[in-house]
Amino acid sequence: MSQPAPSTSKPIPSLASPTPSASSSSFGTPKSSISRKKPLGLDISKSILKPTRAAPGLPTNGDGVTPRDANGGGGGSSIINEAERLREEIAHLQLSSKSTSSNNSLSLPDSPINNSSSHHSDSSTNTNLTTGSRKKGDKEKKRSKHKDKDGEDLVKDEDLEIITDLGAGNGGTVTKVWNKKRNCVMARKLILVDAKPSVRKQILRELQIMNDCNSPYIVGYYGCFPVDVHVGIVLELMDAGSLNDIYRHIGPIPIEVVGKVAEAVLHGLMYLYDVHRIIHRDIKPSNILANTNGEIKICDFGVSGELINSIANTFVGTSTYMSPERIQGAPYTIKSDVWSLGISLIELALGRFPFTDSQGNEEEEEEESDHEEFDEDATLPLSTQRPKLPVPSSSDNKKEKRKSKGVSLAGGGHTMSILDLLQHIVNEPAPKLVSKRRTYPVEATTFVQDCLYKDPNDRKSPQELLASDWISKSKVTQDDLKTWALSTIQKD
Ligand SMILES: Nc1ncnc2c1ncn2[C@@H]1O[C@H](COP(=O)(O)OP(=O)(O)OP(=O)(O)O)[C@@H](O)[C@H]1O
Repeated sequence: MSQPAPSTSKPIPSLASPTPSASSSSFGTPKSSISRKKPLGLDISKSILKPTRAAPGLPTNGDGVTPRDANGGGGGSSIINEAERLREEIAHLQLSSKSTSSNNSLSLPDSPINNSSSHHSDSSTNTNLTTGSRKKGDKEKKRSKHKDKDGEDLVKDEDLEIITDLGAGNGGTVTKVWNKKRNCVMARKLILVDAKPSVRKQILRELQIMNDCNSPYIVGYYGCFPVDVHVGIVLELMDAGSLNDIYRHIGPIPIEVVGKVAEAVLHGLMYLYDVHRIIHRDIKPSNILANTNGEIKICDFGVSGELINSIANTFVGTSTYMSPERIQGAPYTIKSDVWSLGISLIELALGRFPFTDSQGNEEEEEEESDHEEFDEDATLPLSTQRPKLPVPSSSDNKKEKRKSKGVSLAGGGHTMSILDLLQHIVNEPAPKLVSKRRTYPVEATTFVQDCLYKDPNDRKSPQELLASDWISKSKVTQDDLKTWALSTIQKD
C-alpha cells in the first residue's frame, strides 16, 4: 500500500454533537415532485426498505414483522440498543486487546495499527471507552478480540439467520441477518474467494484490521469467518441502505444532506488514515451507508490485498470513480479518495452519474426530462454495467441524442466503453456541480471543485475540505438527518 505524506490529525467533532441550527429539517419530507418512476435495478433498495417477515425463531410483534421493522427502523428499539451494546462490547474488547497486542496472534506484525494507534484517537468515541477499559483487570485485558467473557466467539455463522437480501456487488452478496445468540440484526457479506486454504487464512488475518476500527464514521465490524468457498464478514446493519440505493429510489439528494455526507466521509477517511494508515481506495455512493439514527458511515475499505487479489471477478478494482492520476498508474494517496468523493457528491446531488461528453449542456435533458427525475442510463446498477463499444448516433431523435451523450456504462448500445471513460477522465475537464434544473450554494460548488482538481497537488486535503465554509457553516443537525433518513425508507 502506498503511503502519502502524513496528514495532521485534528479533533474530529461528532456528527451527533449539537450544532446551533434550525430546529426542523427543510428537507425531511421528500419533494412530491420527485417522479415515482423507478429506474432499473431498484430491487436492492426495495429489499431494504420493505418490512420483512421474521426468520424462523425470530421474535415478532405478532404480525410476523421484526421489532426493528415494526418501528420503521427508527432508533430506540431494543434490538438497535442490543446491537449498540454489542458494538460497545466489541469496542471495549478491541481496546483491551490493543494493550496486549504484542501477544495477540490476530494482529498483523507490520500492521499500521501497531505503529500508530497509540498516538491517535478518534475524538468522539475512544476517550470514554479507553477510560473504561483502564478500570478493568489484567485478566480481562488478555481476552481475545473475538471472544466474549465466556470464551465464546462474538459472532458465529451458525448463530445467523437470514432475513432478507440487502444487495450484491461485484465481489459478493449482502444479507440482513438475525443474530439469535446476541438478539440483534446485522449485515453479513459473503465474498466468493478463489484461493487456496492458506491464502484464505491470510485473508481472515488481514481482515482483523477492521476489528480495530472504531469511529462513528466507519461501519461497525463484528467478525469474519470462512463459509464454504466464501469469506463471511459481519457488519453493523445500516438500515437506510447505501447512498446509491437511496438516490436511485428517491432521486437527487438534498444538497444540505450531501454536505453532511461529505463531512462524514472526510471524517471517516481521516480516521482511517491518521489512526490506521489506511487509504480507502473505493469511495463511491454504494460504499457510503446511512441509518435511521441519522448517521452516515463508510465501508469496504482496502484492508486486505489478498482479498482483492482473490475475488473471482475480473472487474474488481476498475472503478469509474478513479482519479486521473490513478488511471495513469500513480500510487494511491488520500487525494485519490478525495477525487472519488467529489464525483460521488455530484452523483448524489444530480441523481445521476456525472460524466457526460457534453457537460453543461442540459437543455435537451431538461426538455425531455420534465417528468423524470432519473437519468435512465446513469441509474442502472453499476454491478450490471459492462463495457460496450460506442455506437455512433445517426438518429436526431432527441431522446437518442440525450442518451448518446451519457458516459454511463450501461446497456442500450449508446454507451462509452470503460476505456473511453477512463480516457475521458484523464483528458477532459473534471465534472462540475451544475444543473439547469437546480441551483446549488456557491460554497457547495467550490467544495466539489476543490475535490476535483486533476492535479492532486492542487486538490485539497481532507483537513482543508473539512475547514471549508460548506462544511463548517452547515446548520444541519443529526436530528435533521434522522428525519431525512426515515423519510427515505418511508417513501416506497
Ligand atoms: N452494512 C450494511 N448495511 C446495510 N446494507 C448494506 C451493508 N453493506 C452493504 N449493504 C448493501 O449491499 C450492497 C452490496 O454491497 P457490496 O459491498 O457487496 O457491493 P457494492 O459496494 O454495491 O459494489 P462493489 O462490489 O462494486 O463495490 C450495497 O450497495 C448496500 O446496498
